[in-house]
Amino acid sequence: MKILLTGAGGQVGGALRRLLQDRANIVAPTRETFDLSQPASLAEKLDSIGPDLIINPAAYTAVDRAEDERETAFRVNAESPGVMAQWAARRRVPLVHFSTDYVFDGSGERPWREDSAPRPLSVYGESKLAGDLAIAGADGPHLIARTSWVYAATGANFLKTIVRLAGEREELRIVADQIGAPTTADAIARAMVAVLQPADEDVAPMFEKRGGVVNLVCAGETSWHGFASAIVSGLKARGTQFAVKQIVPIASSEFPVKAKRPSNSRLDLTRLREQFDIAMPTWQQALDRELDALKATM
Ligand SMILES: NC(=O)C1=CN([C@@H]2O[C@H](COP(=O)(O)OP(=O)(O)OC[C@H]3O[C@@H](n4cnc5c(N)ncnc54)[C@H](OP(=O)(O)O)[C@@H]3O)[C@@H](O)[C@H]2O)C=CC1
Ligand SMILES: Cc1cn([C@H]2C[C@H](O)[C@@H](COP(=O)(O)OP(=O)(O)O[C@H]3O[C@@H](C)C(=O)[C@@H](O)[C@H]3O)O2)c(=O)[nH]c1=O
Ligand SMILES: [Mg+2]
Repeated sequence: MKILLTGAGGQVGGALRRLLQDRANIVAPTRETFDLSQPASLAEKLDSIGPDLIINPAAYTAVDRAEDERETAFRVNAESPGVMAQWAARRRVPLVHFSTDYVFDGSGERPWREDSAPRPLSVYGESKLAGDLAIAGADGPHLIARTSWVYAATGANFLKTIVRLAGEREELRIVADQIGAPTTADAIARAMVAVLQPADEDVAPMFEKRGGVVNLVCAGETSWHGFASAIVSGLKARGTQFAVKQIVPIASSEFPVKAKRPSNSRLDLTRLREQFDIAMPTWQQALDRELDALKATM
């Protein structure tokens, strides 16, 4: 089976590549040879690669920058996934894609379900929602894993930012009024492999039967403040020395940024459990594993 894996230099793509490389023929082009900011170039490239399965974790993920780069964000996150989905649907090639909690407005406190009404607050969220809709509209066999707050021991992410800041500053000020589930790229990749495994060659019929959107996040919930606190205490327990003395919980209004983030990013895991029989680790369990991996590189 030949799998086209985009974004293999990113967090989720990298984790998927590590888990899949011994089980399948993985074609993992860089953005130089498969550029999602050039949607018109992709169909021809797909013809020459000829994948049996497409996994597309590549995305424009710079949330604040997207406010100023709307066109690029939409080309990468919406138009190109649409082109890939059209190509795939015509050939009944299954497509795996990734969505985000940022498609929601964050109102209320109930976890969002797959069929909850989206209302993005940011350009990034709008562009990701447009991608989800373009893929659904192509009507081929597809699965869109909706995740949140993704991080890994390598890559650009909140974990790495906090480790750097905690080394430099005595006080961190972190928003405590946005609630969600920090999720490791590794936990996402493991769950996705488990989704794909039982069907093996028969992914298309499986996605036709139970595809669409599925929430895929670590279990439990916390705030960014809770996550930052757990990162610092987890590394201290592993012997890391930091400059930081205080981690102060603040309101989002005290941390001005370009893009508005949702207050309620909780995603309901019922469908993943009931239809795919997958139990996710808690965010604390996943963080422990990731801190062990990070510590090994420090
Ligand atoms: N990060 C997060 O917190 C969350 C992410 N998601 C979604 O999960 C998926 C995976 O995210 P994650 O792994 O964190 O993303 P990363 O930002 O870690 O990686 C994104 C990847 O996309 C590639 N890419 C970006 N632009 C282009 C382009 N124009 N052409 C080709 N490739 C490109 C990057 O290439 P290069 O290596 O060259 O930069 C990189 O490999 C995405 O769909 C994202 O929207 C959902 C919720 C949370
Ligand atoms: C660095 C820092 C951040 N923050 C806040 C800002 C923001 O509300 C929150 C997280 O900051 P970040 O910029 O890392 O997070 P952000 O880039 O918004 O993360 C999002 O990325 C996209 C791709 C997604 O799809 C989302 O699920 C989510 O993971 O923490 C502080 O309060 N204090 C700080 O010192
Ligand atoms: Mg970010």
